[in-house]
Amino acid sequence: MKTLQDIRRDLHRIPELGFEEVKTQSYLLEQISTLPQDRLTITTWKTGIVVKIEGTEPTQTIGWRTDIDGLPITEVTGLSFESSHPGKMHACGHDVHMTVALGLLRKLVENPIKDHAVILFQPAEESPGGALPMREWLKEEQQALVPDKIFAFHVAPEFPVGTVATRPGLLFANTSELFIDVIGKEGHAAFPHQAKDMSVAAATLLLQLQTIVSRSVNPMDPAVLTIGKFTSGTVQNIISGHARLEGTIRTMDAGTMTIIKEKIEAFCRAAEIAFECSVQINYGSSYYQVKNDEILANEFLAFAKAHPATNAILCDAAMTGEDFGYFLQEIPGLLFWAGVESPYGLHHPKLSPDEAVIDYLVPFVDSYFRKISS
Ligand SMILES: CC(=O)N[C@@H](CCC[C@H](N)C(=O)O)C(=O)O
Repeated sequence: MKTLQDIRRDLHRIPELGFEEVKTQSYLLEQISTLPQDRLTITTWKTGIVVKIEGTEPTQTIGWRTDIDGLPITEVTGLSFESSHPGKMHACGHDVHMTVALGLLRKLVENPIKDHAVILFQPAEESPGGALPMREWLKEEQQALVPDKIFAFHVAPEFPVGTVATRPGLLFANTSELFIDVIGKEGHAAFPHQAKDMSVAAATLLLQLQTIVSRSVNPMDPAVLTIGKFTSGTVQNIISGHARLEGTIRTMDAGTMTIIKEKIEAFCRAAEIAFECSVQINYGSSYYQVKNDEILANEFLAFAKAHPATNAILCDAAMTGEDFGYFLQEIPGLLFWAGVESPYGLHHPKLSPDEAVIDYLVPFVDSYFRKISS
């Protein structure tokens, strides 16, 4: 049987984007097949997997969810096991998340708990979002696999291994992707009056969008609008006829998302008039906020405080998004951060989580499952 470190490294080599996790799914299935199968039910959904471990005296089903997708980032860690998929990287720690889930599965198979457990290997957390359709599929077609409580963690580069952090209630923001195409008229660089320059239109629009949070949102209400990508034109001496802005909107209050979208639309209509162009907005996918169950989160923090070699922190909410929020919308549970100390943050091409988190977290989660299993 492979070590968990080897598994993490194998998974790190094969990052795949949302709903394309074909190699990842077959690697996970292979690992799951090496375990004794008598208590297991294995079900696949798209590129995801759900494994049920039958409990010894069940009164409920306890769920653990891991995401399985990577990001469209070129890795520059220089690690011996770096990504073998050009332009793709596990830069959000999902390779570590999957390995901890497999480690927990091994523990639950070796020594079953009283309750049933389900481990959800969920595709497409980064985009376009696998949690909502997976939740709906479970409800409609796999009632026996729907957990009564559900838990997940996310790697946290800012904390050392042994730190776990969470909070009761709101933990992560509501999100919406944002894609804006600005379409004008290409032309010769020397004749700007005959063209409709979309570099200038989109640059102006980008700066105007950056006034929305500061001027239209209550300063006591956290919100973020980030444009992460700006593309325009074809070559240095041709006026660009097409520019594209790609970004994301984050709000703690769902109503604030509506205010921001209305202002985006107003600025886009204004750009159409001022720059004589057409502006098309596409909001891509949106995620529901991550709201932890108050009682479970307090109990979890008390459990963590008493756990050996653990620094339990009551942390602040963050403007991160996580489609795990869709599970928590209907099932009580929580998400927590687990330290993986790295000088580089999430989504950075040099992110290299400390693998020691795996050997720390697997027994930690296993003993938490035993504690909450009736
Ligand atoms: C934990 C984390 O980093 N999650 C992502 C989720 C992205 C959601 C969506 N693609 C968006 O960009 O709005 C994050 O960026 O927070």
